[in-house]
Amino acid sequence: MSMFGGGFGGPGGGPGSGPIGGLSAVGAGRGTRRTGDTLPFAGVPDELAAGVRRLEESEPDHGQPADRFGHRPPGGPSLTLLSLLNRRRGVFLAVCATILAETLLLQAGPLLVQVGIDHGIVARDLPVLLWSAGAFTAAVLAGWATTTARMRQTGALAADAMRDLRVRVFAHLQRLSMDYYTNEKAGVIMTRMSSDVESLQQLLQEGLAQFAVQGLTMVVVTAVLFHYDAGLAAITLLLVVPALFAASVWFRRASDTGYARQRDAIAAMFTDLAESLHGVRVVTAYHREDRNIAQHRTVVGRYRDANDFTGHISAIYGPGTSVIGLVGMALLLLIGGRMVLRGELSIGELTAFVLYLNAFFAPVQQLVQLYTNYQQSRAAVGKLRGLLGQAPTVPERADPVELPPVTGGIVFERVVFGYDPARPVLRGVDLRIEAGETIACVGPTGAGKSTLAKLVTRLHDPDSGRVLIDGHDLRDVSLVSLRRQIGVVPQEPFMFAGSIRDNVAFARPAASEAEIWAAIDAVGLRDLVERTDAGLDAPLHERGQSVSSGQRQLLALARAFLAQPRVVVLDEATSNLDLRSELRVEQALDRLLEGRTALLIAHRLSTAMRADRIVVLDESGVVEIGSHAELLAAEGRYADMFATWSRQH
Ligand SMILES: Nc1ncnc2c1ncn2[C@@H]1O[C@H](COP(=O)(O)OP(=O)(O)OP(=O)(O)O)[C@@H](O)[C@H]1O
Repeated sequence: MSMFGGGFGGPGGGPGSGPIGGLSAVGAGRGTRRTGDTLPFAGVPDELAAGVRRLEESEPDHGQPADRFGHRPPGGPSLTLLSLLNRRRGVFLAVCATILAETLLLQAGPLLVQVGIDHGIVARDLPVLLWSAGAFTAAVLAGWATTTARMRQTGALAADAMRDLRVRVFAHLQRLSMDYYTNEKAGVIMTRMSSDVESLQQLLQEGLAQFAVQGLTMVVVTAVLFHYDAGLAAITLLLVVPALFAASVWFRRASDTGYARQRDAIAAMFTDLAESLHGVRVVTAYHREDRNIAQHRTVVGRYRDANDFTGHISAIYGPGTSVIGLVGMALLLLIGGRMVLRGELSIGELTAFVLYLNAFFAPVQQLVQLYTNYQQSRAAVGKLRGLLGQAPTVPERADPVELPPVTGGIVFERVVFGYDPARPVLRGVDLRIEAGETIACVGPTGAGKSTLAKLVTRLHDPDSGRVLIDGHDLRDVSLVSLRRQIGVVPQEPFMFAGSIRDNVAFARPAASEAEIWAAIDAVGLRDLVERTDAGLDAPLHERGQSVSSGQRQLLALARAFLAQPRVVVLDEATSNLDLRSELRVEQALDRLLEGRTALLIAHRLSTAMRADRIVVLDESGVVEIGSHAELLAAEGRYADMFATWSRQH
């Protein structure tokens, strides 16, 4: 329970900025810029301690993060409904006991009515009547108290289980490799985390407990009916149970179909929504609004049809079972009434029979509805289990080598790779990048340049051949020790909703104020940061939309600069920058690459020219390699590209 630890994206201090960092960041937000020379934290003064304690106590308890994130999926039982409950066995057993008490208390009513009528009213015994009325009231109140206690227990149980499940799924999503995200739609993943998890939450919170209460009620009611009069009980059950059973079987089948349709429709709706949100700029630019709305109307229409269908079958089933129950009650009145007239049954017992019959029906209706929830949850658990069971395609070895600080020599050894192994993009690439060397990779679009960069950070593994860093096969080293030493500037830099500080210090949250400013200065963005009152705490909106694409590139460079990596992999943006920004990026690059090994995927030959060596890649692999001067002298592919480029500039 930490009250100050401002997480990423928060309005105040950066991640890990600690107590005072968080507090002074709030101050900075009001205009008092931080200097980096803050006083050492001397603890909370005594006179403020009580207030701090009170504040901390009022913080919601979200549990401690279980353990550190690991790239290897943790072992343990696979996800089942039972495994979700089993982790809190104590609470689970307490809930079971409460459910038993709740059911007995709820079903005490008709029994007490019978006692009141037969032994109080008919026998004209006022104390018994008062006693049974009092006991009825006490049973109702006690029933209310146990139901409240049980609901609180199951609520907390479900909330805890769902929090753990959500975190577990989220951690696994972070563990999965890039191909998962290429193949799976974001909308479908959202559905897993929203409606699938919610149906489970519903089941754990109320569903299972209701299932138990209703099931138990049916058992108790049947036992009491047989206790009163076995013959009448048998007739009553024979009259209503077969009809009820047939109706329930029909409803179950129909609702299985209905809810499967509903689930698919929800996933389709999320997928369409996510795509439209991500592509909102393109949609607006190409006037696709009308067609998009039409498409969304179709998708939402399917969801509506599915809802309509489930509503329709519920409308038949719900009132239908009530009719069966009420007809059963009328028959019971007739048969039981005749028994009363013949003196075989007391009037109180007949009343209890009628009341219990009612109590028998409500559970059946509930159980069928709950069965639907149970089916949904089982499907959700199956899907979530499938997701959690997906192994990363770029796995970490069981005993990975901790990569020591590298000098940065990178070797591609007969590397073959294709996103679809049947259609290789890289067909036997051999390349040696010396430590401290800057290599630029140029070639036609789609040749596999970015793919080469992705292999260095081990976003994918080669289908055959090896990628080595300082002689270590990337497959042997721990992913953390590898990625910590590689700075990546992707083609389309991603900024998170949060402050400039958070975004620049992304790879090194503990970086000091002075270090962040040094990185900002290295890319020449001081004027951008100083333009706002909030300084480093100025917000960048989602995906960095509030800054220009050139500024995003510079911020991404600052982020890499601050990470102080040994190796830099830079996938140059294809978008054209204005001359001033281009110059800034080039100057920033010079500083970033100083003394580091670098692989530049160059889209501008002006960038390529600055490299120590240039690699020309095409569909057949590496076709030329050498310095700018050497390749010009060779008069090959690079010389042709350069001649074309020079004519345009
Ligand atoms: N995630 C992916 N799944 C499937 N195929 C992909 C994926 N990413 C890239 N490709 C394909 O692999 C090939 C190489 O892509 P890559 O991005 O490496 O090209 P590039 O040389 O960097 O191109 P550009 O200069 O346009 O950036 C292309 O044909 C592309 O269609």
